[in-house]
Amino acid sequence: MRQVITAQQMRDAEQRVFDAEPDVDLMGRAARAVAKIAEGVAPSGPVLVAVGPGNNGGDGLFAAAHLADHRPVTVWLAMGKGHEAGLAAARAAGCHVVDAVAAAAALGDAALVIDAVTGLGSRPELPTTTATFAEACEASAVPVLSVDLPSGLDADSGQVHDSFRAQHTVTFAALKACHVQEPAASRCGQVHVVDIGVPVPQDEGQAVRQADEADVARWWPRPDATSDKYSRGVVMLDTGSEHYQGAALLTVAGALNAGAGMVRYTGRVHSGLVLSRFPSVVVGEGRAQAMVLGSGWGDTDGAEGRVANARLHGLPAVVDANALYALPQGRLDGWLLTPHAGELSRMLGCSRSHVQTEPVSCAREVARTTGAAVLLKGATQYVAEPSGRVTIAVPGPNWTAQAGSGDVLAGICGTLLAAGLPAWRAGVVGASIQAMTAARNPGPYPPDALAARLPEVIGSLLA
Ligand SMILES: NC(=O)C1=CN([C@@H]2O[C@H](COP(=O)(O)OP(=O)(O)OC[C@H]3O[C@@H](n4cnc5c(N)ncnc54)[C@H](OP(=O)(O)O)[C@@H]3O)[C@@H](O)[C@H]2O)[C@@H](O)CC1
Ligand SMILES: Nc1ncnc2c1ncn2[C@@H]1O[C@H](COP(=O)(O)OP(=O)(O)O)[C@@H](O)[C@H]1O
Ligand SMILES: [K+]
Repeated sequence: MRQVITAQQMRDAEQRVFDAEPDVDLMGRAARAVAKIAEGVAPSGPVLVAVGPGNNGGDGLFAAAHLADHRPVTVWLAMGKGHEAGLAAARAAGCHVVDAVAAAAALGDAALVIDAVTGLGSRPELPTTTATFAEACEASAVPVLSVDLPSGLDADSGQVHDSFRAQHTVTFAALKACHVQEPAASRCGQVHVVDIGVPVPQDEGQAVRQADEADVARWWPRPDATSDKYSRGVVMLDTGSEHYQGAALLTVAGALNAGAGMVRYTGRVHSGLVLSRFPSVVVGEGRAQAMVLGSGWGDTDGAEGRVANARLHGLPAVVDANALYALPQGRLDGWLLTPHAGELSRMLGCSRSHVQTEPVSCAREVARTTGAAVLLKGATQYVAEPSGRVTIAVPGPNWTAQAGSGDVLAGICGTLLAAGLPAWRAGVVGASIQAMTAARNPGPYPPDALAARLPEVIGSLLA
């Protein structure tokens, strides 16, 4: 699990270090890390460093000084000025300081661009010369290494503005939102988090973290010698409708391929259809540990009653699609809601674009008011708990953006709930395993084909 902190948390943490040790050279440590990673990305050839007026530029200038020790380094002061001591060090080391026209020309020969224009202090709308240079870098084949974040992005947001597109980003102490939240995350390339001796703040209640594959392996429920089909977890699916029969099959595919002890089907799709594809399914209600509701219901009647029925069973439920609009009164402790941005915006009565701009606070709001965990689906998948803690799932390729992926995911999460995982963890692990399966099977696999690949991915993960 990796912590995601805000620019303000980083500045506060840095201040605490300075308070305790006024002479500490954090910029020196940051610059050495940048230079080291630059050597790894492009071991030889000229380096072009675009430098801004603040401390991000300072990191870039001291890194330039290190690199100029043994290779040609050109420095462009993108906003006409740069960190004083850093600029002196760069000049003393032999860096060639140039204007915008010469910088654009130097791009043609560069083995690497270091983007040190803006970092934590970055605000949207780069000056035109810098935006034009960033575009030229993107159009060229020259790799870009961004210091802290691709200049032009906002550290605390996943939104994209005019900015550099990096192949590598070096950041300090901990990840920031722009490194993990799409669409900004895609502009960061590979993110290297470097320890520069600034302890990361631990803010458990309101923390944002990102899960990794090791977390998924640790949390995945494994059967043992004492297991039977009931103890592994029975999941009851009320999914699909006459209009959306496939949703029944897709939720069953997700649940079975994630390793349910038993899948019961209680939805309105003809049982013969389900059994012809999945003969191990048991039709009708019975003993179960979790339910899945809503996938493929469409706007069929009786949604409130069907969700209330789950409440009567006293079972935790995965609530998807139209069932999200039929939630019963009262706290839904132990339940997992799985909206995409459009569904979450309808639940909140706000616009979809608001959810896309503020995904973390929107997911938190619904978790707080319902008592359920909320898995907000999309290119980045957020799981918010009623406490305010948010965990981002392991990311995957965008091929899973297709009809039916959400149905498979609801089934996977149902199996995990039935196996006894707390709702938030079922959401994180379910979303992560689907992304990991897509990553290990690149290409446009339809959701049922990807669901069929879950067992081999789970098997290799736990081997
Ligand atoms: N804090 C730490 O722990 C550590 C921090 N370190 C480093 O310091 C960096 C933060 O430095 P920072 O605070 O000086 O801000 P920085 O990102 O250089 O930008 C500020 C300048 O850019 C300007 N500017 C911004 N956007 C603009 C735009 N769109 N268009 C035009 N101008 C724009 C802005 O102008 P203003 O908004 O004031 O008008 C201001 O002049 C951090 O990312 C890391 O690299 C490490 O050395 C060690 C540990
Ligand atoms: N840009 C994206 N990249 C990767 N996966 C995505 C992206 N957008 C959506 N998804 C995935 O697609 C699914 C969307 O769910 P949903 O819209 O409910 O689908 P459906 O209802 O058709 O099954 C989720 O599983 C989510 O993980
Ligand atoms: K930068």
